[in-house]
Amino acid sequence: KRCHDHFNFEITKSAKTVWVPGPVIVGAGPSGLAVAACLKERGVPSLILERANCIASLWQYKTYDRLKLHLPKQFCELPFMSFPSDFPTYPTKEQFLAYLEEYARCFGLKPLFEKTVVSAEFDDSYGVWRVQTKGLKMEETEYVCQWLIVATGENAEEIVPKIEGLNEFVGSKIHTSSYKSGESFRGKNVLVVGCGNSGMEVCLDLCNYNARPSILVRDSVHVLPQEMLGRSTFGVSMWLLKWFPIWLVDEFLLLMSRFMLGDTAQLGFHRPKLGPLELKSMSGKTPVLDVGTLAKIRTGDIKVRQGIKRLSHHSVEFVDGKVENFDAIIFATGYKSNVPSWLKESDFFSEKDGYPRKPFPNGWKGKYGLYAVGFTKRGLLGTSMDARRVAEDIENRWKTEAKRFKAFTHAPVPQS
Ligand SMILES: Cc1cc2nc3c(=O)[nH]c(=O)nc-3n(C[C@H](O)[C@H](O)[C@H](O)COP(=O)(O)OP(=O)(O)OC[C@H]3O[C@@H](n4cnc5c(N)ncnc54)[C@H](O)[C@@H]3O)c2cc1C
Ligand SMILES: NC(=O)C1=CN([C@@H]2O[C@H](COP(=O)(O)OP(=O)(O)OC[C@H]3O[C@@H](n4cnc5c(N)ncnc54)[C@H](OP(=O)(O)O)[C@@H]3O)[C@@H](O)[C@H]2O)C=CC1
Ligand SMILES: O=C(O)C(=O)Cc1c[nH]c2ccccc12
Repeated sequence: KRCHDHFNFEITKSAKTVWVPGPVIVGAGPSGLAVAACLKERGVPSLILERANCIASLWQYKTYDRLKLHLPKQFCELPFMSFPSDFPTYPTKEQFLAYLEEYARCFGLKPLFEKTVVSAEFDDSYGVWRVQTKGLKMEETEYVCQWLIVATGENAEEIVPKIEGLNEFVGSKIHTSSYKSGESFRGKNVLVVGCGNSGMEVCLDLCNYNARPSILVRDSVHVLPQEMLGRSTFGVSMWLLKWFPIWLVDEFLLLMSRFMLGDTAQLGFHRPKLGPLELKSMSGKTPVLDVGTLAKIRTGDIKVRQGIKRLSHHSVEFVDGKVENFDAIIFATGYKSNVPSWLKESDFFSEKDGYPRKPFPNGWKGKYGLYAVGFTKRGLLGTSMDARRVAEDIENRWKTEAKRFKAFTHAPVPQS
């Protein structure tokens, strides 16, 4: 019960160094919370370090108002706690946050907030990880531990592409992580760059506030209906995968999508050669689950554009030579991991993209007590799988260590 009582951690505390008996977890998003809860269930105390001032900062601060889970709630729950039965199939962002708050409360998880991990390195000579943090007033602390769990997520930093003339464009430029609603875009011409789930949904939201959005599609993309046959497309896919090979399930999804959405290529969304599930599994590229955007494209409320050549003062020149005026550009160009910026290790984590090098389902365990949770490109379902595996693995080592410690402390003191 007192696993998260901070006094317990500070066994030896010099001015700036804190010895942590259990694992240190970096990040208090769903992944950090899930692994801390799994560890706690196994009697292993842990310490969560979080750069923001709250849990699940991605969901609290970097998501738009109308956001709901895209997958049904049973595919998004964390270990040991279901969503309340009175929550809808697709909980709202507020409901998801309430669930996470309750999760943290129930397992007594008390992360240390406003602690940005700026460096973590394995110290060979002592066999420990040295984790350096900076606080709000740049105060530095070093946490020393045997196990380091990286849970900083796939969405740690925004990606904004370098486009010729970007600095010349005088209209507002934001990333979807700062977009809340279409309220401030009423009556404006807005270019949304990127057609993942964020870009597609932001366009729909802009329409609902009487803005005039155009969406930029630079490549191929799979758009699927959110539901088919009265069930979620994701649920149907998971069920079919129990019996059929992935290519056959993909064929079924494409057939159903064609029937329900028509030929998306005619609207400007050409489909990739690989099927939606095979592509997701091989590259991590998530299919767009349509929540009404295609209908607005069909009516002409949302325009589709193909590639930007350059930006200037008020306008955008597209690759086909056309020039249009825009009041604002919203970058729906996704996110990246920030692990290479602070973790001094490149065996397990790739320096190139900040993901574990080993593909799913083996990317959760590195060497010397290093672990990863939430880098599976499989959303919250992947998070839960990682969290359970990591906790099981650490419990075994924790018990062995505890026995050694007990034997050591109970050994008779040699008499001289
Ligand atoms: C708009 C949006 C909607 C989504 N919807 C779904 C969905 O419906 N279903 C689904 O399964 N997935 C969804 N996802 C995927 C998303 O990745 C997961 O929902 C979930 O947030 C992942 O949790 P996480 O803890 O791994 O990462 P995050 O939620 O990003 O949490 C990581 C935490 O680490 C902290 N952190 C980062 N760097 C440091 C550092 N150096 N030091 C200290 N702390 C640090 C961050 O502040 C953050 O709080 C969505 C993603 C987005 C962007
Ligand atoms: N309700 C929900 O559940 C929601 C879930 N999400 C999830 O959040 C995560 C992040 O989604 P999202 O923010 O959409 O990011 P994504 O990474 O999924 O999509 C980014 C998009 O931007 C495009 N892009 C990137 N760079 C450029 C460029 N220079 N020019 C033009 N286009 C570019 C990409 O195209 P390309 O493919 O060619 O690289 C892609 O279409 C995903 O996992 C998504 O599923 C997001 C919103 C809602
Ligand atoms: O939102 C994400 O990125 C996810 O990984 C969850 C998800 C949304 N749609 C999907 C389709 C196939 C596999 C996972 C997802």
